Amino acid sequence: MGIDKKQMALGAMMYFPAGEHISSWRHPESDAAGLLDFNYYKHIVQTAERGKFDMFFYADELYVWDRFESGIVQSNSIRPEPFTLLSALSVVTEKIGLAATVSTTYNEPYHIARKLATLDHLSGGRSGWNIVTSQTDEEARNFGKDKHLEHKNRYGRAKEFVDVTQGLWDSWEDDALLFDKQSGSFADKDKLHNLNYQTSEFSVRGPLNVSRPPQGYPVLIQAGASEAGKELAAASAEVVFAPGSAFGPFGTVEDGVQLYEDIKSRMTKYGRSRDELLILPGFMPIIGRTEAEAAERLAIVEELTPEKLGVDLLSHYLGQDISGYPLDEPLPFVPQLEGFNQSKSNLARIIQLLERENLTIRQLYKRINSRGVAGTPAQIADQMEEWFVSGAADGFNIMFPHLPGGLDDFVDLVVPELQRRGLFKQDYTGNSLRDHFGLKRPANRYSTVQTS
Ligand SMILES: Cc1cc2nc3c(=O)[nH]c(=O)nc-3n(C[C@H](O)[C@H](O)[C@H](O)COP(=O)(O)O)c2cc1C
Repeated sequence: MGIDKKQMALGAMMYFPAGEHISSWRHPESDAAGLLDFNYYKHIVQTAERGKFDMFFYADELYVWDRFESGIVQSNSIRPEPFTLLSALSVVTEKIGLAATVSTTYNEPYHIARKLATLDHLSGGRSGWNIVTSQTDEEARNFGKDKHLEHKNRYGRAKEFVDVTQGLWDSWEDDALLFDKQSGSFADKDKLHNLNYQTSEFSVRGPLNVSRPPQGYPVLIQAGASEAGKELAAASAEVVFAPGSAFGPFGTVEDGVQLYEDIKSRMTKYGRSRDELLILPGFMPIIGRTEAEAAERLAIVEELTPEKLGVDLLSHYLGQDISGYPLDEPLPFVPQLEGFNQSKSNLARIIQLLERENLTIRQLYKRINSRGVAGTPAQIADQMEEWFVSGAADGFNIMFPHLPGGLDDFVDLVVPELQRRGLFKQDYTGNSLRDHFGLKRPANRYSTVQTS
């Protein structure tokens, strides 16, 4: 059930429940009061399925953003718990993949292996896991720590976390369960395995008390573009959310090709081939039926964020309060990646932007906040096509300036245009998320040993 390589993969992303933009909830068409109403999410995921999206992706963070003092509590302060939400959504959908972010820093592998395996069973093989290491000290303080784990340590833990989880998913060989009422044999004991994982980071005996997920392993996703993040992606991930349009209308195609090649070329040393990993840059289209309407819609989105919040957002990404500096002058310091312990990918993008353009603080926060690409459906499709055929993307993780309307527009206006060009499928051809992405089902490590 391979994907047609001429067709792109598409994920529908919900970073904040109201949309990608920090102020999405203020958009005239957003349903801000719906954020804790199941029907809100049901409408969104069913719309994505109507548009034949391969996957609905729900991001997650483990804190309320209150470090800076704009005094404005944003809608990102409210986010339902991912497993509960995706399990409920699996009941009202049939085909679309259901993926969420789960932190490897503030969880234990046994819990997560079990929850993801359960979601994979309940959804008929449609689950995916965005492996993140989390980003801030605020998160650490919700889990008995004062400071966020050091960058290299959290990626070391992430790698081991994935190894342990995969080991637990292999606990039961695929044909281990017998359900033989006659003989009283529930399972073949020889096909049930303890993991006995023991390092200074984790001590996990196993086996897992959920049988092997229908997909073998849920689809593994990674989104950090730091050096350590790229290594983790090359070693373990099957989908990478590349920070395509983070901080600037989509970056350049050359940036995209460079990152694509960088990540794929690292795979060889882990014994993996390039087609075992899909790279999906983030892309936030702001769609109008005409160019004028698209420009108007972009202006609405740009106006949603008050100045103080915009500056706070920049402080957040820089990891320090810059509210005291004059807005119409450049930053009085050069941000440094060395020793920075939040998201290195985000900071690297800011540094790159400042090297290319001499932006004032005001211009910089506006650029960070307004990363949508405005256009007609044909113009949006043109950009996606260019990235896709240039080798910068295997597809896209589509972000929406506001929900649910931004998704409705994409499904009604852009999807038909992509289909007309033969760039996107007319319908699902398989049932699991692996089928949709053309990814192989991994063999169970124990079965492989026995059959080889
Ligand atoms: C499309 C996309 C989605 C992301 N989703 C999340 C998320 O849900 N939760 C999170 O903590 N970080 C998320 N991130 C951030 C990264 O996964 C990563 O944790 C962060 O960039 C820090 O890692 P780094 O220092 O390796 O860049 C996302 C990044 C991208 C580009």
